[in-house]
Amino acid sequence: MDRTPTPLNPLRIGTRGSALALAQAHETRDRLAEAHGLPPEAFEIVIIRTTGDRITDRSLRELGGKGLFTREIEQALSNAEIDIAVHSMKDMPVLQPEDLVIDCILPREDVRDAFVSHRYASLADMPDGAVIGSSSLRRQSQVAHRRPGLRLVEFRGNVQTRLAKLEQGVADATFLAMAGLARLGMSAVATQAVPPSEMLPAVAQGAIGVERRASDDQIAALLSAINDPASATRVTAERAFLRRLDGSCQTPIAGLAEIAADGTLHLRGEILRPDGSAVLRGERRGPGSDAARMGDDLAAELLATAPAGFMDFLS
Ligand SMILES: NCc1[nH]cc(CCC(=O)O)c1CC(=O)O
Repeated sequence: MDRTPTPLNPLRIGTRGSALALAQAHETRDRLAEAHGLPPEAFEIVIIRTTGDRITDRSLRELGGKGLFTREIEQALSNAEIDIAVHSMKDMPVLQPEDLVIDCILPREDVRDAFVSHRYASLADMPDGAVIGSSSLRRQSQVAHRRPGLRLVEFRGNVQTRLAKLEQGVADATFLAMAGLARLGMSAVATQAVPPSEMLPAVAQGAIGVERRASDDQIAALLSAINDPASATRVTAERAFLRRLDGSCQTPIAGLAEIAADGTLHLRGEILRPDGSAVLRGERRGPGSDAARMGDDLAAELLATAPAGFMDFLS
């Protein structure tokens, strides 16, 4: 069966319904339309509500389990209710259903975290006792490590909700991904783009992945036209690091791979104690073809040097 998308037989793109998720789905659609000379009507955006979207009154940690924002979308993909699914790779569990693959990564956005505050210019500028709002265990641990005197409060919700809480004075500052702000046309909201040397981003932050059924060769061919190999290599190294640590986007783990001018892949990784009392850091350099092994090796090295009990938060 020919699966060239047409207005009468559109390619169904599954996504969450948040403004950011929709922006990512639209970007994917526009890149596919451009790459294959198709009209936008040859694509249909299908919004899928996930457990994480439904339950907003409890912290993500409390809800537990991985894939809170992806499970229902992957089920729809497995059941052929949609043809592809668009995800923030940061939110993707490291283990995937066997019948699905992600072998299409779009050109990566800004990987940095944004410091957002109406009162202070940066984390360093905040006086002891000031309040940071964040629901990310990674950001909480990194803040506690750098600035043990600050207070931390839970801050869940999408970008708009979190900015509203900041307006209401629930906290003096918060962190958001620069990538999310950029995709919403809201980069100006960032008070400071924090250099990765000060706050190493989450694994795969700023990367969009497009998932498909493993058996779907025609869709694989369509997607290969919009895959960005450099971004894919970087995400491969970072996710291999996370996979060996059995981490998720709700663990105090950070990782960033970059490609130097000479083509060398440079991977940095970091594991924190959830209370910020200690941090393990390491790095690896090598050819992009070794991306997965580099991530795995770096994780193994950090695990081997971790003091007894350091990784207890994983169990
Ligand atoms: N965990 C939620 C989430 N997943 C992806 C992004 C932003 C976009 C990205 O990092 O690709 C965000 C929001 C945030 O961290 O501020």
